[in-house]
Amino acid sequence: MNSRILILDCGSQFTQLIARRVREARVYSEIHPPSKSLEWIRAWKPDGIILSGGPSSVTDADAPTISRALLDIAPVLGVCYGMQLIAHLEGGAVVGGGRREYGRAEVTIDEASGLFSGFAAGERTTVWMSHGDHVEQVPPGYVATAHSGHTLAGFRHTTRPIHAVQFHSEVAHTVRGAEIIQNFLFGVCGCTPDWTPGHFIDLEVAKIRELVGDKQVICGLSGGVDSSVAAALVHKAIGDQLTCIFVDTGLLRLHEREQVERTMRAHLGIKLITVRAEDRFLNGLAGEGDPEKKRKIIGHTFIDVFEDASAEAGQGAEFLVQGTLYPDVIESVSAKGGPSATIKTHHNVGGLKPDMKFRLIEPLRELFKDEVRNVGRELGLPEEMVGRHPFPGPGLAIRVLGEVTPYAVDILRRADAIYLEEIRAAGLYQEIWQAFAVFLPVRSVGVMGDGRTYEHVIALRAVTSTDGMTADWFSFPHDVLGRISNRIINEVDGVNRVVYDISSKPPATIEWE
Ligand SMILES: Nc1ncnc2c1ncn2[C@@H]1O[C@H](COP(=O)(O)OP(=O)(O)OP(=O)(O)O)[C@@H](O)[C@H]1O
Ligand SMILES: O=c1[nH]c(=O)c2[nH+]cn([C@@H]3O[C@H](COP(=O)(O)O)[C@@H](O)[C@H]3O)c2[nH]1
Ligand SMILES: NC(=O)CC[C@H](N)C(=O)O
Ligand SMILES: [Mg+2]
Repeated sequence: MNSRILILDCGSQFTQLIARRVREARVYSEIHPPSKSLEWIRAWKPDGIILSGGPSSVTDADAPTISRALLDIAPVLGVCYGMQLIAHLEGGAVVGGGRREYGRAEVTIDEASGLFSGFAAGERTTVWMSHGDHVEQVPPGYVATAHSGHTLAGFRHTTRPIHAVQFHSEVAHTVRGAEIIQNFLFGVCGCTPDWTPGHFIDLEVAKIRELVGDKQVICGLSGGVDSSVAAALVHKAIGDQLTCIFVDTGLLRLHEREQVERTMRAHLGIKLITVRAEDRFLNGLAGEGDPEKKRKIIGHTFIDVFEDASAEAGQGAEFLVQGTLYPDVIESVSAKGGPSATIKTHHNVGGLKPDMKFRLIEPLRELFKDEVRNVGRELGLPEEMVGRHPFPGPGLAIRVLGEVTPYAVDILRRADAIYLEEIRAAGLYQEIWQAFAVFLPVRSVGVMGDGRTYEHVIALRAVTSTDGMTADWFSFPHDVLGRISNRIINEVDGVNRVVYDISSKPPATIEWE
């Protein structure tokens, strides 16, 4: 069995980055809420446990907490709130106010061993902090391992394998953070670096086989990266018990249905049913302008369509496969039971129908996009599939701001096709994480052929990113932008102005709704 690390999520925005750092070190990990029972945790057999940061103070009434006995199940690493929680449970003193540290900080290493082996005693290193409370006094049996100014920045137990840092070792800005996490994994926990995308595939295949038995399974297949990889994985596990369902929502891009059908049939060799549900989606959305309500309508309609299609095909499928990724989960409701904020309800997570009949299979739920692409490559999927830009399930509906009308979708679809065509022609497609056009529900005045126009505005968005969690706007050569704008205004009736979005994520998001 592979080494495995259990990450207990106390609500930090960075919890997913801890998981990522662990995987990058080739160790398997899962994220779960701190409320998991001791029995469950023991049965999971962690080689180490990491307690994440979080927005609460340990003395808050409803602050996430753990049983003290958890500290003896496996070696523990506490990060930020996780460190404060250990201090609190073990009889140290955690106090609020006074020594807040946000952003860059310099930490001095007191003890060049444990988490800091490979460092020099007295060495200063740059880290990223984000805390208002601090540990005033180490608990009995613990010693300080690092400090920043007068504030404790790390401690460990003198005999038990319990370590903690006040800073965020998982973020890229903490210069030697990955090394600190690796010291925990390999030095403290004795993990073996043996987790690869190949192992991921074998593990998931075994899990899926056991779960499904001889039941029928359907997969929502969009032609996108995530669902194609999920479908290929499940197909590897259960062969023709799997039927894929591709839904034409009426919110797809120009000629997308034909393209997806062609590529899927050519490469996947999986049973594929196409359902045309344009009217169902567009009628369901009619008159609704609120982004969150739109997302929920779309999520529910997807499930209705899957249920009908499965019944019609005589499958009576019990399971639904979706290509859900970690960013879909973290941005939607706190699906892990953690106290993180809802940014937007992804149609495939928070937008699902509460009374749906299917049980979900989401083998990619813990991964980030670039990791999913690697799994896809390992499964032998062609680059034209794994290298595609993401396209959200709600499609053009969340790119027509406000109410979705067939008129707006049609304008957007044509503008978007020109945009992508020019990006490809300029050889920029692979440099960009995601590019798309947005239909703005405003009109502006223009002059065309000496006459006045009063028409719509198209916004262009293109971002670079590695995982979709943070993103920056793409710096286009001006001549390419000029060509795109010119073609859209000339070729798409109803548009007289094109603007380019220069916002990063955060504070903006990639999609406009
Ligand atoms: N048109 C569709 N037909 C069937 N299922 C869909 C459709 N659009 C989305 N889904 C389901 O919703 C999931 C989430 O969509 P999402 O867009 O995040 O992933 P994707 O389309 O598989 O990959 P990508 O992010 O590369 O577009 C998909 O993995 C798929 O299971
Ligand atoms: O399948 C999906 N269903 C959704 O409801 C959804 N909302 C956003 N996205 C995609 O997620 C990534 C991050 O987007 P945001 O920065 O806009 O949150 C980007 O790649 C978005 O395109 C979605 N994908
Ligand atoms: N990022 C964190 O984990 C913060 C923990 C705690 N709420 C503090 O401000 O100190
Ligand atoms: Mg998609």
